[in-house]
Amino acid sequence: MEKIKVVVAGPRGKMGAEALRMIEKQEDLELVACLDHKYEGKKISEIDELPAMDAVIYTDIQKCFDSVNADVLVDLTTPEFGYLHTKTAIQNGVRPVVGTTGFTDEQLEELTELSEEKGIGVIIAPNFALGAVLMMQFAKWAAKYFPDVEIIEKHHDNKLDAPSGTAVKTAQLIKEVRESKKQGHPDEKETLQGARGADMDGMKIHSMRLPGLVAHQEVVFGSKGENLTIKHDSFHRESFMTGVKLAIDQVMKLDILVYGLENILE
Ligand SMILES: NC(=O)C1=CN([C@@H]2O[C@H](COP(=O)(O)OP(=O)(O)OC[C@H]3O[C@@H](n4cnc5c(N)ncnc54)[C@H](OP(=O)(O)O)[C@@H]3O)[C@@H](O)[C@H]2O)C=CC1
Ligand SMILES: O=C(O)C1=N[C@H](C(=O)O)C[C@H](O)C1
Repeated sequence: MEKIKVVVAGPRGKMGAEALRMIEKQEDLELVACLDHKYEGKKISEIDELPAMDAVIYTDIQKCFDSVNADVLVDLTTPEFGYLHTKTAIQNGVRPVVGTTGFTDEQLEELTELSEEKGIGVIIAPNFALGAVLMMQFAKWAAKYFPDVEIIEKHHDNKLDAPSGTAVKTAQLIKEVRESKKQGHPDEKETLQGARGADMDGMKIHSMRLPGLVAHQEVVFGSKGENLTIKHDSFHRESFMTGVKLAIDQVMKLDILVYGLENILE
């Protein structure tokens, strides 16, 4: 069996380390290298608390792709480096599977065009948890009937981007079916800046950051005399790994950029 050769960017991170543990268990995946901004030349097995894997760490992405034969780059880093890694991977004919959130619309557009120009498959998924993907789809469905909606996302306090990629994607999906609408009282005024949250097309997004949280979201719909709440919780980062594996398999069959795991679920 030909194994899919994978590079993981961000191997010491919470998600990167979980991805290594997932890859270690798969017979059809091979970790061929990792990308980090430290520990050049060290093996993954030499880093505390990482699995006993022989893959070598590179700090220069071009050197990495020149040195190893890679099929897929799994990026789980930061918005700034995730974007640069994705772009460089496409230019080198390596298919990116990107979990990193916080890309701008312009960056997504540029990567979409580059992927099309080079004919290289890319999957960017703001959330790899299957339950979260369903939560977003259910929210899109509900928004057809309940146009008044607010999104509350709750994450651990080491998160760099706000709102979360999942909250943005949820609002984008709702926007596809809901007419633009300003919510709340037409004359409402914030006496403390930010009290009503971020605004996307009239929808409000509230971001909570607290120790102890992992990744949680509630989409709350309001109508006359009733509320509907659609809620998802990731209590452990293992929740994202079914989606990461699925994306690695599917990206091998793509020649365009796909944004959102719902587009590759059967
Ligand atoms: N799509 C999904 O389902 C999910 C997406 N995410 C997203 O994944 C990303 C990572 O999350 P998480 O693991 O929690 O974050 P962490 O901060 O735990 O991990 C990020 C890792 O990237 C490393 N890093 C920073 N710069 C570079 C670089 N230039 N090259 C390589 N590695 C680098 C960091 O190193 P150091 O600490 O030394 O700076 C750190 O080890 C975030 O954008 C998050 O939003 C998270 C969960 C699920
Ligand atoms: O940073 C995180 O932890 C997560 N990030 C993603 C996001 O921004 O939506 C996915 C998940 O919510 C966990």
